[in-house]
Amino acid sequence: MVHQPMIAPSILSADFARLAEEAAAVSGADWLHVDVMDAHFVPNLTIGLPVVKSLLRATDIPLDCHLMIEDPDRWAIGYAEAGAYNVTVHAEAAADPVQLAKNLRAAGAKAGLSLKPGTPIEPYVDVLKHYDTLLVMSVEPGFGGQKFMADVLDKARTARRLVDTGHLRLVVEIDGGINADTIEQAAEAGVDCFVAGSAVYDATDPGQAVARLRAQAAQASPAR
Ligand SMILES: O=C(CO)[C@@H](O)[C@H](O)COP(=O)(O)O
Repeated sequence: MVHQPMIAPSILSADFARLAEEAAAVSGADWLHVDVMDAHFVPNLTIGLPVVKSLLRATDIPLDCHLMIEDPDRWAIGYAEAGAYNVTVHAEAAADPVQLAKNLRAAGAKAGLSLKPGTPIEPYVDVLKHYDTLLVMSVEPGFGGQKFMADVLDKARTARRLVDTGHLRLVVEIDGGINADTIEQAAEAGVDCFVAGSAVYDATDPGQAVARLRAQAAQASPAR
């Protein structure tokens, strides 16, 4: 079967003063990736729940909220209750990731767990049974426009194998440095969903960039 890859443009590279228009420019995207940063878990500060609530009114694209924050056990639930489609927390920050996933699902969201480049997947396999999405970071979280770290592809391959053998039921997502030069390697490793910030929003036509990235990933994805 031909695999249909998903593309999630990251609004971190969009014009924050025109977020509704920037969302409309990628209306063919599968998810809109929203990077919430608190200047503690990562050395950058972006947006929070009020902006997410406004975006939810401005677009029909499902919001994929990536919380790069401390104490997600306390704050993530608000994003789920507001109507975000997928709420991703960091394994390195969550105190009780299993309970957190249960709370997110109970509030109606998909639950996502993210791993920084240096965080292995193996200690989290049992935890991931409670999650819907695994976000493999292919840059150190905090900023857009960084260089893709190909080393993390082993983690994506491990996740793919665990899904294909029925041990996990997860969307395997990758984030950081995804562009026309890197998306094929990630697709070959078995990634389902590709976050792309600068490759989409620095393009003259962001909608076309989404379509091109999706076509490239589809070509490179193993049949499954
Ligand atoms: O979470 C992050 C960065 O921490 C990402 O979502 C970036 O926004 C991706 O940007 P590009 O690397 O695609 O430019």
